[in-house]
Amino acid sequence: MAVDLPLPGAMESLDYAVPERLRPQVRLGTRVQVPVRARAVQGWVVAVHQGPPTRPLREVAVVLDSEPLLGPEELDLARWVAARYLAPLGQVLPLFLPPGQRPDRRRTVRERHLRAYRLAVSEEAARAALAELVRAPRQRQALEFLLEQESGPVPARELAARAGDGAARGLLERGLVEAVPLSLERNPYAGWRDPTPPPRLSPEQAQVLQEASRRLEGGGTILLHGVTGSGKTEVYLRLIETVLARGKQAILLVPEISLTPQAMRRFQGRFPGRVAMLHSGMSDGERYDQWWKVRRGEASVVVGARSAVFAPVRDLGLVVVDEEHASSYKQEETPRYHAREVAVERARRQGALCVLGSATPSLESFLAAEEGRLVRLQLRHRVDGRSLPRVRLVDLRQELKEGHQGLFSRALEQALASRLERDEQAILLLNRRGYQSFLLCRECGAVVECPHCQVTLTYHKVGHALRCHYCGTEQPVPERCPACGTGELSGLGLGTQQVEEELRRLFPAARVLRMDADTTTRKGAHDQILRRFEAGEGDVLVGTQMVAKGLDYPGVTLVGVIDADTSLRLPDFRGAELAFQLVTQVAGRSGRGVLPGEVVVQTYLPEHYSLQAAREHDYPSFFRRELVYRKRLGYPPLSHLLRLLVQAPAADAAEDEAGALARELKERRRGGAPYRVLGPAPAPLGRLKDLYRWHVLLVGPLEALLEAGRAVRERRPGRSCQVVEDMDPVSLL
Ligand SMILES: Nc1ncnc2c1ncn2[C@@H]1O[C@H](COP(=O)(O)OP(=O)(O)OP(=O)(O)O)[C@@H](O)[C@H]1O
Ligand SMILES: [Zn+2]
Ligand SMILES: [Zn+2]
Repeated sequence: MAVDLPLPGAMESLDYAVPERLRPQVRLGTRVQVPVRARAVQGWVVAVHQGPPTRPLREVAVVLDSEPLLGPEELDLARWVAARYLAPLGQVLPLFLPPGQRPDRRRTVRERHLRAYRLAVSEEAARAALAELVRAPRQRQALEFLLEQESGPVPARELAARAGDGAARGLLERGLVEAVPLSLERNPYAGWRDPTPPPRLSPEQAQVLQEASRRLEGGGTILLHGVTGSGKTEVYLRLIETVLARGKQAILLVPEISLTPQAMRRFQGRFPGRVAMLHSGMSDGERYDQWWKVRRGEASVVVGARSAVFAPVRDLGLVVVDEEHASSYKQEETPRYHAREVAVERARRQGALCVLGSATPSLESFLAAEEGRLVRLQLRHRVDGRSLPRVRLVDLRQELKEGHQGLFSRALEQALASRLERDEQAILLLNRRGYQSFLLCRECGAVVECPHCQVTLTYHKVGHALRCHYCGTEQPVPERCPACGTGELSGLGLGTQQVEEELRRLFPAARVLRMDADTTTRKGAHDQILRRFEAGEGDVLVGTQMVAKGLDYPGVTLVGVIDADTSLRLPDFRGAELAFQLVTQVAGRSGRGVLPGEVVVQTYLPEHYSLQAAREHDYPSFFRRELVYRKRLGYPPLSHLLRLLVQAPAADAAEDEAGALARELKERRRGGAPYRVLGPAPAPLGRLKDLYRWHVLLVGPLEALLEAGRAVRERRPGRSCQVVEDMDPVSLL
């Protein structure tokens, strides 16, 4: 039995005896209440053994479900997730349940029901009965109305409004109608349709579709590598159609931020009434209704963010992971699963096809394709013969040298001016990750790096020092840039607000829309800004990473990247990958209509291979360069990485604990375990929510890391310390 409480020793399942009277009700997947020490706790039945217990056991107190919500397949996948991500099973199981049913809470969400009536007899019998109702005109009226409603039950309220309160009761007594509960679906997108008919496939799309369809029977994994605007989504939609035609169901995962109103209209329009949506922008009640719609088999397509990979689909034929490289597929709290990996595993177990789609595949997926572990299909061209936008890298060092210190380079300013003149739209992206935490040479653009880890050193105001957040190396801030020997080092930091102000100063007539964490706090604000932009109510959209993905606005002919190198300076070995993805994806928003697009990328590092490759739209060359670097340091995707994050309310407690942990792990390594230990080091976010954070990183093969992780779990951490295990983290902050 799995119990969802972080009790020491309760990480795995606990055993209980089943009293005689509960025996028929205790089944796999039902929830029960059991005593744990002095408390009553909820848990799931994950295994049932026959025969008398071999040792004295406490008894199950109450069985909470009449029907198990989890089947054996779900339990098996949950076990896999728990093992792969070092999470307690009790915290994995809730992922498979509708929201509001977490075991530690009472059922907080309920289905909403209306009382409703429908015919209890055949249509013919009902018509015949009409004749008998001459003396009961109200009842006759009500019955006629019900006969008109071929689609089913009518809410009692509506019937009463038409035929008076007593009519339904009369019909009920005659046995002509029956009362049914009508579940009210809370679906915020119910009325949304995109009426545009499906386009004719391009020859490339048709070929990819054919290849993929052929694999629907046998299952397996496909990487669909298609440039931006190549019509990947259309391929997914056609594949889903095929799956539905065969009586099976499909799941389509999209990153949270690309669940735009535009995308949702497109899906609802293609499969009217058959789509269930699941994402975090919906209320618990809305998600609850959508979950049950899937579970009852009323929806055969699930579109959702990360957690939709666990949707209660019975006969899975296809799982699509769109923008499979997106880091939002990784959950950043326990259980720290990666939805792309779960999708591949779930499809494998259910014999379904899994399609991973992206213009900028993760190194993990691309390597798997290179090694033949999955099938790669390609879309090399944009639809309708449109060309990829021309990308220009503007060297900000040169701009500075020539006396231009503004936010916008001359090239960007001119490009903006010409768009405004021609009434075309522009998007400006400001990447704020890693904001102001590094020091940059204003002359050569270099950033100070750790000599051991090849990651950017982070600047700490306190102590005016530079620190490596992987290995812990610390050094004073140099007087001059160590790379060129002359440049001054300074922190660089900007906000979207400043970009907006600068735009207004340079182009007072321009209509500017801004989208960032500040302007999108209200529910629906994100959609609203995009809709206004789509409707042409803005000339320039200024935003953070939020504007980089998935948007499809034909009016946009210019994309400007204010600071392409922010990711390159992150204290993260994935920095170059992030920079390549960001520039390629945001560039992909330009020139999607009939007018050709242009992209201006401002950078201090124009010679960096990730930016060079993005300019040439050349993923393979980026991949080859990046892999060499990953190989040299043994980083993923060539190995795995386990992060052990130690948190404690006192700084020295966290540091000491991380030290002890690293020592033990190094000791194990001497005993033959094949991994490297990096650290201990303070985490880049050294203090969060009043907790001090240190981490130790292990790099090596998956099995060895899992074994080390399990050993860490057995270990009793120091007083008031907590150790969080994160397998293959996407962020090391
Ligand atoms: N065969 C086609 N003929 C004409 N238009 C098409 C065709 N297929 C797709 N489109 C349209 O082209 C646009 C881009 O398609 P889509 O959004 O599927 O591209 P994508 O590959 O997912 O792009 P991205 O990776 O940039 O999000 C959409 O507006 C879509 O409706
Ligand atoms: Zn320099
Ligand atoms: Zn280091």
